[in-house]
Amino acid sequence: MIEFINVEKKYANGTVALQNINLKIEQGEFVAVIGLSGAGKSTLIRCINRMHDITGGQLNVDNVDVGKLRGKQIRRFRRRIGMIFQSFNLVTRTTVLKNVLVSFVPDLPFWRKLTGVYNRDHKIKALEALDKVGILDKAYIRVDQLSGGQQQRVALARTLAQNPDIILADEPIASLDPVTAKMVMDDFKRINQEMNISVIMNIHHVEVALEYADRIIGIHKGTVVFDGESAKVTKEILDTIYGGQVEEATASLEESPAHV
Ligand SMILES: Nc1ncnc2c1ncn2[C@@H]1O[C@H](COP(=O)(O)OP(=O)(O)OP(=O)(O)O)[C@@H](O)[C@H]1O
Repeated sequence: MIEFINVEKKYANGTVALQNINLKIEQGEFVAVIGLSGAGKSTLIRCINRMHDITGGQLNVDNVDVGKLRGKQIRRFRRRIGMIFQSFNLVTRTTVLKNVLVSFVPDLPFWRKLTGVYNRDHKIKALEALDKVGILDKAYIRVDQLSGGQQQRVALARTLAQNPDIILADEPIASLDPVTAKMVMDDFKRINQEMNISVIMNIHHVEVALEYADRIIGIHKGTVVFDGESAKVTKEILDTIYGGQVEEATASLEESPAHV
């Protein structure tokens, strides 16, 4: 379980990005975090794996006080939390399989890291992860020959190979066209349901969030203004989350750039 207790995040320049955040997210939930640009969505997600340090309150993940972790403990803790970015973060000039194998690097002895020699077990696990997101046939193809949607699936496979309990996704479909975005969202949903991996996703596409997530957390100016089932989100609630600019938020659905 992820638990925010009165969490505050103030950046070094004085910006208070989050305040009075109190949330409990159970294992296996699919949560979408929505809100205007600058509301604090990325900050909220990135505090969970300590990409950002909180400046007040307490954040627990499975009863571990994340703020108290140091050095090696942080690295070990992060192994359980996958992270997916809008920009895929892949090494594009090498194969899909090698990109997934990278997820095993922290487990390898030093000489193996240097030589990049992975054992049979690692390869099987990597291929299984590619199979789970439907791109096993692309294993030996260079990443720069894949479409945006396929690249995001490679990123997802790399995260899965890490065997995470939680996947944090920061705008994972922002650079994909609507059809490809749907395929990637279907992957997230399947992974969430079949593997009971918690998914916490920061997303600009309101309708996609409502369709796929079980729970919506609405952030406005650094505070939670809605937290509840997707099915209970009304136009009035969206108005509160988006400060009356909900049409602009939903209009962005039609504006997704074609990428594939
Ligand atoms: N490294 C930083 N230093 C200072 N201020 C920051 C930093 N990162 C974010 N902020 C500020 O914190 C607030 C929340 O930013 P955040 O990126 O979490 O919002 P967001 O809801 O994810 O926005 P977007 O949808 O545009 O990505 C904003 O006012 C932003 O300018």
